[in-house]
Amino acid sequence: MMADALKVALAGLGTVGGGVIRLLDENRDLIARRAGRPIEVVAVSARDRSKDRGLDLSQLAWVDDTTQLAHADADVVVELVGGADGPALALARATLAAGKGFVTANKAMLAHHGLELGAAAEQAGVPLKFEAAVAGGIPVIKGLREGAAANAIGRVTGILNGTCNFILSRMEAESRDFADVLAEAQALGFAEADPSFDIDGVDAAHKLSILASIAFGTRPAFPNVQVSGIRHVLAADIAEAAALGYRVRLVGVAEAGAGGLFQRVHAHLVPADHPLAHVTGATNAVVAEGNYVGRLLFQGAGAGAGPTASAVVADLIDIARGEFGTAFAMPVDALAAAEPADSGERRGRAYLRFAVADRVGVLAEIAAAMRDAGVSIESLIQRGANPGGDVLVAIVTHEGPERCVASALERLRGSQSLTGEPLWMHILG
Ligand SMILES: NC(=O)c1ccc[n+]([C@@H]2O[C@H](COP(=O)([O-])OP(=O)(O)OC[C@H]3O[C@@H](n4cnc5c(N)ncnc54)[C@H](O)[C@@H]3O)[C@@H](O)[C@H]2O)c1
Ligand SMILES: N[C@@H](CCO)C(=O)O
Ligand code: NA
Repeated sequence: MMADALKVALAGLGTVGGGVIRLLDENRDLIARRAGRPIEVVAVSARDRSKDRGLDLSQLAWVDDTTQLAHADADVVVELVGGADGPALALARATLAAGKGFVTANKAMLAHHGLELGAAAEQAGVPLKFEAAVAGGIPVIKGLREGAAANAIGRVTGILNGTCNFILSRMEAESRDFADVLAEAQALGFAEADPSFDIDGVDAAHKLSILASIAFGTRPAFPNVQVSGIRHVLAADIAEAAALGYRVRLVGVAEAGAGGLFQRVHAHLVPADHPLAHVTGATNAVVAEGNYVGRLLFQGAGAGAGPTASAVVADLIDIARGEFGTAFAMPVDALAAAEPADSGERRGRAYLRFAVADRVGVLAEIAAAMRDAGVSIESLIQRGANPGGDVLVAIVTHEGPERCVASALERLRGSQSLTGEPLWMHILG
């Protein structure tokens, strides 16, 4: 005879919440067999009760005050509302305090409050699970936390934001500029409630800080992630990168070293033969380098109703089976406090793009700034006047310390020759 159902209270009935209800309904029998017992949503909460979502909620208890879901007659609460604080955090705290398990896709909340919530879950002896929060449907938390648990991880790199990757791929395929493609990406339901979180790299940084904690056994340290996004990438940059044998991708990099933990989200030039170069559309991918397993590549849908629901329900199945451990792959007390590594001493190659006035001496001025800062130029391309009347100069540097590139850009700050902010993209090594 099958055991009693795992009873679930669900907050948020948007893209992901609706997907969870549909998945649990469609795959009900298979899930019950795999989990050893049925998984049933018994209560829900969202902002607007009367909204038609195409879901049959008639058998479910409706709770107006989302925080009160913590006290519904359920074993586990699933939070799919979003937001680092507000009702999501209040619900997380109330649920764990009530001694119930908590499943969430909310990377913003975990990046800011994951340690507190992890400690609360441990104290209560209940699960806190968040596979959907990082790289959507890809089982990368499970992969690193369980499959790669024996390894010291040296570096994790990943495409962690579907919206940005969709935009960059479209810009690449259709030679369109950023602003043209943005609205299309937003219409697909991947974008965060505040889309600047996607475009400016914040969402990817939330995810990277969670991933780094799992990979390196360190406390999540979102404030230590260096973050920039894709707002200033032009179709022309993508074309120059392609001519040089690279694709432009928003990449998160976390690396453990003697100087501490380095974490960055930044638009990178990725060599065309690197696995991340082949990731297009809203797909995500993570490359992790373990000292025994070698290079692991996780790839799949990083966003969207179906894939994200798949990850949420996988967490519920683990809970139904009684298979759950600590939230961050080790007890919160065992997580180390990683100092942020100084990026100035990191060595690498850079792509620098300048919009300049079309007049005598401009190239010499840029070259002099590079020379004086100790930056060695590998190649330089100048393209004729664009429709705005200025000229684009793209430079690829030889490998060198990042502080030299920063110093070169500082020397050019305020120059009358530049008609816009320079763009600096790192070249993934
Ligand atoms: N959409 C994706 O592809 C995706 C992928 C991974 C993770 N996530 C995360 O999943 C969560 C939900 O995302 P989504 O895309 O489904 O969002 P959504 O905007 O489609 O849905 C949010 C739901 O929460 C409800 N809600 C909003 N504010 C509320 C409040 N103050 N009180 C009660 N209910 C409230 C809304 O009514 C809605 O039902 C977010 O944390 C998001 O970052 C989304
Ligand atoms: N806004 C996120 C959703 C998935 O976390 C993205 O575009 O990747
Ligand atoms: Na995932």
